[in-house]
Formats: sequence, C-alpha cells, structure tokens
Amino acid sequence: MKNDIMEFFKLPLKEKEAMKQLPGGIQGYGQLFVQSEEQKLDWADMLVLSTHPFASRDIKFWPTNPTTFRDTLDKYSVELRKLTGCLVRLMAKDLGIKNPELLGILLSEHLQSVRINYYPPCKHASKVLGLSPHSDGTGLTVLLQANDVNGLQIKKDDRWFSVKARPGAFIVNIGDLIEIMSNGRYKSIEHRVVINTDKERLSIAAFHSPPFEVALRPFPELIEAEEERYRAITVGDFMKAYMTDRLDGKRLLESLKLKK
Ligand SMILES: O=C(O)CCC(=O)C(=O)O
Ligand SMILES: [Fe+2]
Repeated sequence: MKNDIMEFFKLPLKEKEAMKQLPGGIQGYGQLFVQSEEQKLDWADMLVLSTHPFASRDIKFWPTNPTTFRDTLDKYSVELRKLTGCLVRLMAKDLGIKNPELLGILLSEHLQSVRINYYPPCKHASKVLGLSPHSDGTGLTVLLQANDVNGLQIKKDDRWFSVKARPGAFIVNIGDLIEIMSNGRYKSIEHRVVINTDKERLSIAAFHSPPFEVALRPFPELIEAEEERYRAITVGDFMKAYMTDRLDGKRLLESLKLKK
C-alpha cells in the first residue's frame, strides 16, 4: 500500500487529475472542507475513496497507475475491517455492552472509506498546516504514517504533542461517533498535521462508521447508571454537518452535548 500511494502522488498533476473530485462530491483527488475562495487551504493533496460496502465504491476514482493500486487497496481495506472488528469487540467488552444488537450497530455492514494524504514540504512550514485541527467524524480511524515521517500532533490538556512515526505501526483514533455511543467514556481525539521544511509526508487514514440510517445515541446499557450526555442524531445527519463545514476542532460534537 505504501509503495502504491507513493507512486500515485509522484505522477504528473495531469494524470492525478484524471481522478479529480467532481463538484458536490467527496470521493477523488483534491481537497476537502473548502468553503470559500478566501479560505487558506491546508498544505496537502488527498485522494478520498469509499471502500465498503462494495456498492459505495466509485471505481472511476481508483487509480490504475500504479497498476497494483486497486488490488492493493482492496486487500488493505479488507484487513483493516477485520482489525477494526477486533478493536470494536474489545471496546464493547470494556464498556460492558453485551446486547448483540448494539454490538451489531458497531460491527454490521459499516461504512469504510480511506483518505490518502500527501503533504509536500514547505520552506515556510510554520506558516501552514497540513491538516487543520479536528476530531474525526467517524467511529474508529486506523491511521498509517506511510513514509515514517513525523507530522501528526494530538491535543491533550490544551497542548499539542507530536506522535512519533514508527515503521509499520497503526495509530487508532477514536472518532466522534464512538464518543457519542460510549456516552463520553471514550473521547474522540483532536489532532492536526504540521509540515516539514524538507521532507514530504504521506499517510493513509481509514475511517469506519455505522451505516447512515443508524440513530446515534449513547448505548442504553450505559445510561441506566449515568445521565445521557449527547443528543441523538443519525449517522447520515452527523456526516452531512461534518462534511459541509470547515474543520474546527471538536465544535460539531460540542454542539451535541446536552450539558455544556
Ligand atoms: O496525516 C495524518 O497523520 C492524519 C490524517 C488525518 O487526521 C485524517 O485524514 O483525518
Ligand atoms: Fe483526522
């Protein structure tokens, strides 16, 4: 996967633009969260692809150069779904959720998409951000810092900490949807990407979420003993709100809290 994405981003712009996003769409090569002509853009190119369910795949956006790309992504996404399934089972156990139906919400035909990020170096690195501060609007994200270059930072106690890139290691980020479902026991993590002056950086984020029609709310088993902390919203409505706004920390999730 690493080699295939490196080769893809090395292609001339014209070739990459064959996979260009279409107006109003999310999948494809380009940028996301662009709301205005005046907005300062993040210092990155990205390729966004839906990988699961099969019907959500828009194959015209899947590169054919390198020739192995499609097959590699197919295999990579299947393996990451298995990994996510294991993690979710462990989390459900940790939360004490036994109801198989609830577990099914997390595990059933969930949505999976990947965002492949390419951050070019920048001489004025301190003046740009690779990716603005945000928490992921998903359930669980499995992230690979693909060429082992640092850049990811997480926010803790109002300070930014760098996450060291370790060869072959995945980073698992809790997304906003799991924060809601766990009634805040698991917190989504705010993160951003900073740019290097001399090194390019590549990453692959794989996002996993329940299907659009699922009404997200804290699991009933959890709120028997504690108060409900989040307003219910469907996955589809959450994602729509997330994708049509700019990235801004955990603002959207905060707006769903019942007590501020
Ligand atoms: O490039 C990274 O390390 C982070 C990417 C990320 O946060 C995202 O795609 O949501
Ligand atoms: Fe992210």
